[in-house]
Amino acid sequence: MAKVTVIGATGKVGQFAAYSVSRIPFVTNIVLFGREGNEDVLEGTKCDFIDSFAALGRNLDLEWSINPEDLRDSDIVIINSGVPRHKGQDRIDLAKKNAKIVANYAKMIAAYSPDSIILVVSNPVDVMTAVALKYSGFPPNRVFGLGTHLDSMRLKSFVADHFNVHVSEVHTRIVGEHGESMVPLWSATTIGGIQIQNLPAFSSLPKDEMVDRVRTAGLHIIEKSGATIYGPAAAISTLVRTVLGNENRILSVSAYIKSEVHNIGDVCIGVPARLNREGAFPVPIRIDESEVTGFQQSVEKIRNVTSEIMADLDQSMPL
Ligand SMILES: NC(=O)c1ccc[n+]([C@@H]2O[C@H](COP(=O)([O-])OP(=O)(O)OC[C@H]3O[C@@H](n4cnc5c(N)ncnc54)[C@H](O)[C@@H]3O)[C@@H](O)[C@H]2O)c1
Ligand SMILES: O=C(O)C[C@H](O)C(=O)O
Repeated sequence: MAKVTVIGATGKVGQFAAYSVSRIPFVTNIVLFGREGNEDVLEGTKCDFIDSFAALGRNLDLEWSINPEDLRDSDIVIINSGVPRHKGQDRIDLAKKNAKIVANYAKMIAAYSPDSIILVVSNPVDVMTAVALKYSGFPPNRVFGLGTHLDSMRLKSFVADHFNVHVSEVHTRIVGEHGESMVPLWSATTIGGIQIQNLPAFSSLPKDEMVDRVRTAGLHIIEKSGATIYGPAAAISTLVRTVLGNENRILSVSAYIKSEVHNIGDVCIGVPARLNREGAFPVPIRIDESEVTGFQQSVEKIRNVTSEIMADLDQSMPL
């Protein structure tokens, strides 16, 4: 039995994320949450989902709402609300506007569903995770963001394709910002259980090109089809399943770190974390020297943007 509330369920990502989550067998309640004015879209989405449940033989308690009371007793609340970027924009360009939206929802979640876990999707997700953490007042394990999980999946797929192996044979990880300064961890990449650096083909791997494809993947999709939808939604439902299933899988999410990566901390950023019913727990790691340098730079960037945004929020939305 588990209840998931999807805030921003009228958006492209929110809608398909809600649908993907509805396929998780032990999710028994879903609330499609939206803002006033969007009632018709929420009602239409609900009816469409119900048709699909009938076709699939799925039994689920599905509601839509614009009333914060309906958040109560959620196990997970997913925040998908906020403006997406368009051609020529960086995710960071969305920070100021989306921070207010995320801060408001974080306060609402704390007031109406104080024991839930918050999963942040809105971009720039590392900064928005810090905003949700502060404005919910929840402990750090109960607030995390989609982070570099999607980037890691993108890299996994490119590496599998290059080596012509099944995607499940590749384990890899990207840490740092879900954005320009992301850092691939080749030191933590294996193919068929073998360290990628120990494979002769590693020396001729077009690493920079591959990482560049990951870095630009979101914008490439946005330029071609308008929005990234299916990749994020599948990544979101993996995180939800991992948490609700108490699976203790280690996935790369945006989480608050104290000192887990080479004593670098006090920031929300993409790191490997163990996910279970209690939330996300960053795993202490040691990585290669060049990776530490990249991670440190990514942390500095996110730390600076986060403090600028917090200062702005302090003026407009004091706690
Ligand atoms: N972290 C990731 O990997 C990832 C992946 C995809 C999208 N995103 C982000 O998710 C967000 C949503 O993307 P989308 O493509 O679904 O966008 P969309 O425009 O389709 O949907 C936006 C949603 O936010 C809501 N919203 C907009 N302004 C609002 C406001 N002022 N107050 C309350 N709600 C508001 C809308 O009602 C809608 O539900 C964006 O910030 C996008 O960048 C993040
Ligand atoms: O690229 C974007 O703006 C959307 C999202 O962060 C993604 O990586 O798909």
